[in-house]
Amino acid sequence: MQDEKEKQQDVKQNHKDRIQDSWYRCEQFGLDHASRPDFATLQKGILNDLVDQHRSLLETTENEVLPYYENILSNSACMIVLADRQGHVLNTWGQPRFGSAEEHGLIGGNQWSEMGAGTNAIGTALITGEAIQVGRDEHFLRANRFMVGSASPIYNTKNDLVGVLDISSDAYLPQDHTFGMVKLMSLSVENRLIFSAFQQEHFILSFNTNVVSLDSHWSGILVLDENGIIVSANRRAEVVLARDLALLNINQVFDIEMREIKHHPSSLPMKLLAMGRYQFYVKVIPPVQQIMRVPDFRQRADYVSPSQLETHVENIVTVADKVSNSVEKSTSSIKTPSPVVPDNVIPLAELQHGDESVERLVRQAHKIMEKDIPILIHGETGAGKEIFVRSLHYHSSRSKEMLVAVNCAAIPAELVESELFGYEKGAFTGAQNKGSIGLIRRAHRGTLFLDEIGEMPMAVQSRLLRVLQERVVTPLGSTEVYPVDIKLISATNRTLKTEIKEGRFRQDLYYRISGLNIELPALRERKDKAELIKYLHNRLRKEEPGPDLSEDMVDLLAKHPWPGNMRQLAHVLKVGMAMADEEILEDWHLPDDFFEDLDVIHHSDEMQIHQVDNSEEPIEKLIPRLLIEYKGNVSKTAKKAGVSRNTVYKYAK
Ligand SMILES: Nc1ncnc2c1ncn2[C@@H]1O[C@H](COP(=O)(O)OP(=O)(O)OP(=O)(O)O)[C@@H](O)[C@H]1O
Repeated sequence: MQDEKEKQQDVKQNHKDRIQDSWYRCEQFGLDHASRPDFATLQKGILNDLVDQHRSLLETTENEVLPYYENILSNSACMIVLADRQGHVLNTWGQPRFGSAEEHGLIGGNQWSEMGAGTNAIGTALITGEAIQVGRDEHFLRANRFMVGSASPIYNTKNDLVGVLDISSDAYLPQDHTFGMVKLMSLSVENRLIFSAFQQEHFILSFNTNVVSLDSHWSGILVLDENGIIVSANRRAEVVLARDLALLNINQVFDIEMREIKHHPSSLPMKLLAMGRYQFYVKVIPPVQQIMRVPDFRQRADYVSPSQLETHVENIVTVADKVSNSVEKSTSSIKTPSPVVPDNVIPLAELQHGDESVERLVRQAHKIMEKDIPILIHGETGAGKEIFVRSLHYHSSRSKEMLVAVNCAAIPAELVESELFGYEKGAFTGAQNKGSIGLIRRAHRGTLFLDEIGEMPMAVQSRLLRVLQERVVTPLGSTEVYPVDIKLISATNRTLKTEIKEGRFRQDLYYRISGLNIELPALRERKDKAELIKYLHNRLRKEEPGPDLSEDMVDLLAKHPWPGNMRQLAHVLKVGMAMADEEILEDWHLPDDFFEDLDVIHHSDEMQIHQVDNSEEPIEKLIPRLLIEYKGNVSKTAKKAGVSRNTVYKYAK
């Protein structure tokens, strides 16, 4: 009882503070209690345009919402006002008792902003983004103190504030009642907006703790796409579930799969657990479109849409290119169960271009993806470990679920634990008070990729070990356990065995994560280097048109030691292609750092040539002479002297 009283006092105090804040703002705006409101009334034409822009909001309010409230409100001499996000009145309904429109100002085109009209329900709700009731004397301008206003903002499906609903009256209305009603009306408009945007083609779930309230406006609403991804939700859903729901799969929120939802009768509410513990009643509302089954031949597998046609042709060309590749035969043994690979994911078959050892390890990893065996990838930085993992995930049976990639080196040590395992509401100061599900649970039924696992702090290693042994996660500050089903892939560019010897990595964890050990070769060691260079060049050219690659250029690129591996190659190609306006990429288009690395190789050769045979012309003379001979052509000079372009620059006078 005491609690309830305290709560009410808090609410009152909070309300007082908000009114006070608003009065302070009004003073800052230069308003005086005696000022007349300035409604900056819009001209008729502009108001008509505004009404046009807000047609769906107006229609939804007028046709879908007001009828429910008409009976209740018709006796109470109040006015319902819909305003846009700047406070311009779009329309009003009802019979006020207040004098003429000029006197009370609640007419189409008038702007009820705080700046012009002082503290008022519409303007203050818009500034604070929250519902508010403004009593007679709480209005800043005396001129407005004849009425009481209750307003509640309306948010669209993208969570942008789109307008505000207000009930104003000069009569005595039971205040809590009116306030509650306007909040309900705005919720109801928001829900209607969601239904009109998604109802045709999407499954919608409504949920509530109580079965009889399932159809009420305060139920949570989730909109799902074909695969069960949450594409929209009302504000209630996020408040009730206390988490960000955007783009989660429904099975990460409720203990149900999309295919079960698709087959569940809409008239029968289900009892489901949210996040493994909170019980809700859930109702399935199937897409309206399903009822009207009309043939649509575009659904057939052999239909190619005009926009796909182009990529289709490109794919055929890529395949044709590959047929001439002698290793294509063995690569084609990689079956791809999921043909829906996003554009930014490299298909498994394109991860190698003739290097049998890479082909073998791609095949092994692909197979192991379907087994309960963790994968550990070792490779130099930039060798393509993450690209490889993405490709593996999207070609596995887990592709419909999330791939959660965590770079253990990028998260501050003190946050790794909470990021991975999640935390309970208020588990520690500084944490969002909502609590967090954590990355491991986010990867439930999908793939968890722990990059740079060698950087993981020891304390976190012990917790991770427990998760892998027991297959449950316990969030920080919680005693609850949550079962998880994850495919674990880890990667490192350190030698973990050395880390173990030096006491920085747990041996038992090493054995847990290294079911299949993969050594992804550095670019310079790959037998398919030249083909890979051509492939990457082609891929980049698909993003943006660029120059051709000559065989000489491929040779030059293939000679490079590539300490930054694929990442460095992509960078060099991108810079070179941007610099070249000619049709062919030439060496002078390439960035300087490319030649610095090449120099390291050539330098020892140069030293040998010029030191062993003293009779040879010294390099500081040879280069200027050749430059004159080749009329300043750096490439030809470099070629003739057997040195890099950078060396030519160094000795050019
Ligand atoms: N097989 C590939 N085909 C085309 N491009 C690739 C390939 N592998 C890697 N790349 C390019 O190299 C870049 C780096 O790759 P990735 O991030 O996978 O390397 P990494 O080994 O995970 O690096 P790090 O150890 O530094 O995290 C990618 O962004 C991409 O541009």
